[in-house]
Amino acid sequence: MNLNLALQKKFDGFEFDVAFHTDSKRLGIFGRSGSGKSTLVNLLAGLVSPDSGVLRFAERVLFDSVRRICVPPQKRRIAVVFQHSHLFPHLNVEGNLLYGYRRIPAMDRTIDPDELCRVLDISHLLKRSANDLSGGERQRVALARGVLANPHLLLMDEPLSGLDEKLKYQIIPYLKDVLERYDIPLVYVSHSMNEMRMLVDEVLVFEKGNLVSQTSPETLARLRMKDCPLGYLNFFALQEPTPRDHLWAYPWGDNTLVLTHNAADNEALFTLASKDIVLFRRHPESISARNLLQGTVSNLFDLDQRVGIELNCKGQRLVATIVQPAVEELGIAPGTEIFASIKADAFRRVY
Ligand SMILES: Nc1ncnc2c1ncn2[C@@H]1O[C@H](COP(=O)(O)OP(=O)(O)OP(=O)(O)O)[C@@H](O)[C@H]1O
Repeated sequence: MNLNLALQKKFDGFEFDVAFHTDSKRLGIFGRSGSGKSTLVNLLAGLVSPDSGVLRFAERVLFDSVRRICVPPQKRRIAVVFQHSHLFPHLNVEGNLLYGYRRIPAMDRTIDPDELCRVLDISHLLKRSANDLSGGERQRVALARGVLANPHLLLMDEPLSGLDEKLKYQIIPYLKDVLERYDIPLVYVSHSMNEMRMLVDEVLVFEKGNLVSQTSPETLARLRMKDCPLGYLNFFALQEPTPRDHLWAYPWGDNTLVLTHNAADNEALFTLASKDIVLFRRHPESISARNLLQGTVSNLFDLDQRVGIELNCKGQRLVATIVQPAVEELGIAPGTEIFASIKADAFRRVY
């Protein structure tokens, strides 16, 4: 997205001082409460004025304290979707969508509202009052409203955190479709590691108003495995299952995974906790688990009392966690051939 930022802003008791450059199409902002994530969003959107610094997006200077440049929010072509989207309560969904759309210059109205509504699956809601929407529908309408303005950048500040798990993950595929179809770069603020891994290709980690790390979501997930009781979550995007002994077999690269879930409709995303994988040094004779994958250990990483074991299963990556004594007993080291057993019901469908 070619974003260059070096900005300072002081509030009473809080100092924001951040500098970075990114070319990522989808950038995540991660950090504890009060670390400055929303401040960054507000500075990017022009809703808060920096005390000093420079902000350049796609070669365009949006702010430069020395040159006294400060492009107002409405001229930045940056859309924001917040956690609590304020739709106009007196208008129906269509009225909400078209309110902003009609106010942008005709030459910028390049996104077809009907097509967008189909992508976001809100066409059937157009005549519905904005007050009669579920949380997930409301956020999809808010997203559509932002996208209809044909923004050069979409900012999303905790857009899913008010929703229950099911709704939350229902929205993610829609969001991904929209970003890809209309080629819109994204800055995405969230506390959720899973959302980061599903949505962004680079993450900035904030602490007390400062940038402390600029890394990939995968690296961040590994660093934070220690704090997570489930360990690391393996993600599997699977489709086209075939029935097998009352279960469902999915291709996973050159491997096959057998699951209890039938996701015949579309590509589905499943997670598997690293602690739910059992490792064997030799081929076990008979086991109840429906999956036995053969792999080679590519990496080991320390997690206090546990060890993360990264396996290469015919080109696919799988991370298991076991305790240190098991590593020694099994003689696990990089290059060790290993068998990983997984129960068919250990996979959880995300969407
Ligand atoms: N307009 C403001 N006036 C005074 N202080 C502010 C203002 N905006 C933010 N702050 C302070 O700046 C700090 C960072 O706030 P910010 O909202 O950016 O954090 P955050 O990382 O988004 O937190 P959360 O995850 O809880 O939303 C907080 O201490 C907040 O109280």
